[in-house]
Amino acid sequence: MPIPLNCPICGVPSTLKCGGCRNVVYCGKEHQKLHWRKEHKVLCKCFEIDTDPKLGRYVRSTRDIKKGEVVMREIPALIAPKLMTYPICLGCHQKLTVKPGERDYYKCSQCTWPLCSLACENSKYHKPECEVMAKRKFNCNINYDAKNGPKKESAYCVISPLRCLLLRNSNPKLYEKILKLEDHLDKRINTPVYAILKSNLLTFVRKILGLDELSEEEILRVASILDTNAFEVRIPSKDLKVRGLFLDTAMVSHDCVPNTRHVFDNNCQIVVMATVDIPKGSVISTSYTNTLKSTLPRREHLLQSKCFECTCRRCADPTELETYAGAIMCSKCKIGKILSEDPLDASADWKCQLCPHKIKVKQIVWGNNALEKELQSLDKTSPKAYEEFLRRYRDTLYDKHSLVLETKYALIQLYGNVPGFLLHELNDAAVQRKLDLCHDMLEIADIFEPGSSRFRGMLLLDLQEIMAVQAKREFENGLLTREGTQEKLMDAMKILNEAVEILQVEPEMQATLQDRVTRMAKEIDLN
Ligand SMILES: C[S@@+](CC[C@H](N)C(=O)[O-])C[C@H]1O[C@@H](n2cnc3c(N)ncnc32)[C@H](O)[C@@H]1O
Repeated sequence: MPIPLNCPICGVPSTLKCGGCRNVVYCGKEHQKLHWRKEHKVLCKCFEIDTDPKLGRYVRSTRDIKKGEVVMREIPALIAPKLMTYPICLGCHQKLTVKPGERDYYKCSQCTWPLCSLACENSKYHKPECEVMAKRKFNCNINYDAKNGPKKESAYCVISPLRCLLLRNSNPKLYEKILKLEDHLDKRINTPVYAILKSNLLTFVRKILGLDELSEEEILRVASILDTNAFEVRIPSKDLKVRGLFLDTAMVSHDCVPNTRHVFDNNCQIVVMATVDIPKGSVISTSYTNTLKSTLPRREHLLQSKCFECTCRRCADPTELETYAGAIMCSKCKIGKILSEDPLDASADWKCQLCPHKIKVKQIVWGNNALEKELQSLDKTSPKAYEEFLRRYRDTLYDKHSLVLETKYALIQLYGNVPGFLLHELNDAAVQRKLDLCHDMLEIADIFEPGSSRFRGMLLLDLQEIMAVQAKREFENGLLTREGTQEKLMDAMKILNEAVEILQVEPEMQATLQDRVTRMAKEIDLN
C-alpha cells in the first residue's frame, strides 16, 4: 500500500511516520496521539505471535491485511557474513577489491582479517570480534589471489556464531532472546555438516580464541539457531549479500504458497509485505525454499535446511494444486501422468493415474537429479540448448514439470537479452515464443506465488516488454492499424503498471521501472 502523505487528522502533508506500522504519517505528536485513540490502536500492528503443535511459534494476522500492506518492519539483531562467501569486509560487509598497485587486500592492523580500509577497523560490527582475535594473535589467511581471482572462502563460517556468542557479555538481554529461538540441534548434531562444524567452530572458539567459558553445547546451539532462523540479506544496489537475524520475522512460518514477501532497505532493515489479501486469524507465511521446485526436492530441502516435514496444502496434494509440477509421463500407456501415491511420505511409490504402471521413488529422485544436473550444465549464452532440452524430454516430463518450468524461466531471460537474440534480433516466431513463455510462467506464478510476489512482478515486466515489441512490429509490417496498435500498447501499459505497483518497493528496481515507464509513454505515441 503506498504510504499516504497527509496527516489523517488535519490533512496537512507530513513526514512523521507511525513507528509501529509506518503506514501512516502525522504532522506532529498531538495528532498522532489523537489518531491512535480514535482508530489507529486497532489498525496499527496487524500480527501476533502464537503457538501451534505443528508450526511451533508462528505469526498470525490480528485483522484483515490488504495485499501490498506492510506486515512487519524490523532492524536486524545480528548481521554477519554468510558461511561461504567471496572475501568481504568485516566492517561494512562490502565485497573486497584490491587497490591499483597493491598486491593484497587491506588487512586489519589488529586481527589480520581483510577489510576494505582503515576506517572499517573500528566498525561496530567488527570491533568486538577484532578485540578477541587480536588478544589471541589470531592470523587470518585469506589473501588476494591475483592468478585465479577471488573464490568463496569457508573461513567466514565462524564469524556469525562468534558475533552472536560475543553478545553473551556485551548485550545479555539480546543474547537471551536469541537463545529462545528454535535450534533443532538434536537433529543437526549428527549430520556431516555439523561434524565439520564441531571440529572447526569448537576449536576456533574454545582453543584458538580461548573462550572456554562457553560450553560446546552452547556454541553449537548458537550455530544451529542461526542455521534455522537467519535470512540471506541481499542489497543489490550495494552488492551486499550477508546473513541477518530478525527476532520477530524469524517467527514467520513456511508455506509452499506463501502469503508474504520481503525486501531489505539500504540499512538491512527487513520489510515483510502481504502479497495477497490476508484474512484476520490467518497464518502469515513466507517460503523458506524455491517455490518452483516440485514437492519431492522442496520437502527434502526443507528437511535438510530447516529440519521439518512440510505438510502444507500444496505438499499434501499429489497434483500440486492441479499443476502436476512433479509429474512424469507414463512410459507404458503414454497418456497417463505418474504421481506419488503419498506425497507426504518421501519413500512412497509413484504410480500412473491411468494404468497400473508403478515406479520406485528412488528412480524418480535419480531421474530428477540427473536432469537437474544436465539443465545446470547447458550453454547459458543462447536459448538453443534450453529449447533442445525441452524437445528432448517432451515425452518424459509433463508440460508443467518443475524442470520444464525452470527451463522456460531461463528461456524468458535469454530471449531478448543475449547476443544473437537481443530484442531487435528476435524473429517474429521468437517474439511469439517469449510471449507464450511469459504467459505459461504467469499461469504458474498465479498458483505458487500469487498476488504481488516478486516472481509475478518480474514476469509481468518481461511480458510487457515483449508485448510492446510485438505490437510495434505488427504496426510496422502493416498487420495492425494505428488504433489497433495503440490498443495493444495500452494493454502492455496496464501490465507495466501492475509490475510497477509490485516492484516499486525493491530499491534496485527503481531505475529499470522508471526507464520502462518513460519508454512506454513515448512508444504509445507511435511517432
Ligand atoms: C524460522 S523458525 C520459525 C519459528 C519457530 N516455529 C519457533 O517456534 O521458533 C523455523 C522453524 O519453524 C518450524 N516451522 C516453520 N514452518 C513450518 C511448517 N510449515 N511446518 C512445520 N514446521 C514449521 C520448523 O521447526 C522450522 O525449523
